[in-house]
Amino acid sequence: MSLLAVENLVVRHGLLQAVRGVSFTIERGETLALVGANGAGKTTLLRAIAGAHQPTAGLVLLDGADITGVPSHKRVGMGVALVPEGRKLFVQMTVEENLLLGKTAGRPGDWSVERVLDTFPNLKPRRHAKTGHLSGGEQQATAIGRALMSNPELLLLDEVSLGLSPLVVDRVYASLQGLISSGTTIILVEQDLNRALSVSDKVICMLEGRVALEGPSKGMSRDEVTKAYFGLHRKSAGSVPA
Ligand SMILES: Nc1ncnc2c1ncn2[C@@H]1O[C@H](COP(=O)(O)OP(=O)(O)OP(=O)(O)O)[C@@H](O)[C@H]1O
Repeated sequence: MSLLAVENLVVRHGLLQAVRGVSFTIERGETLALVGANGAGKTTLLRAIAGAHQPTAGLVLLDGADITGVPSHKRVGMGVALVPEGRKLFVQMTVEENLLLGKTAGRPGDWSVERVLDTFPNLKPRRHAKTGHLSGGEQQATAIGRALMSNPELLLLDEVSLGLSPLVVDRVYASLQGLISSGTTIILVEQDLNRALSVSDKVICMLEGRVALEGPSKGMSRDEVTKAYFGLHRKSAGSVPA
């Protein structure tokens, strides 16, 4: 059985349908990359899976159980953790305090402050620093670490590289690679197509709230995804601009 199944999900912001009948599944241990232009609905979809935004129609199934109406804090306890866009840390609290907060609603498991610091060694000397004083990369590591402290089965990462230098992004992804190898199931929103394709098993390209392209990342060409990104994949090859 799939760890997560999303069926015909519709999510609105008022009158605007940001997610328009999206369906997909993800198996245990898989990494799924969600790509698409600004406003395609990636963040809204991720938030609906995390329970932070209630869909107007459709289903979210975790391990076969319908969790569509379950509030976000209860989903954390069921193993679904979101690292939101913009990190949303408590800036007056230290790295350690932010990490410990991640434990409060989570599941019992192996993640501890020490293990997070081992996973993100750049945080070690910053353990007692207020997160408001950290660099972007250290803040991102703290945000991911806080989600890991809930011992998630499914980790949802929204644009973890946003605002970070290429070098720091490499570092964050090197740490994520460890999580991926250890079998954590991950859905990540990533703007960098090359990175999205190289880190994931499966890729979904969204366009105006719908799935424009879905398939295994291996063998998927950057060109194919780029066309879906701009809505050119359904047109003839002759209509694609150079
Ligand atoms: N809080 C909100 N209120 C009203 N409309 C919103 C809100 N958040 C997002 N939207 C709209 O919903 C649509 C989908 O936005 P969403 O943020 O999910 O897209 P995205 O693919 O994640 O884009 P980005 O890469 O810019 O974050 C957009 O048209 C956006 O303007």
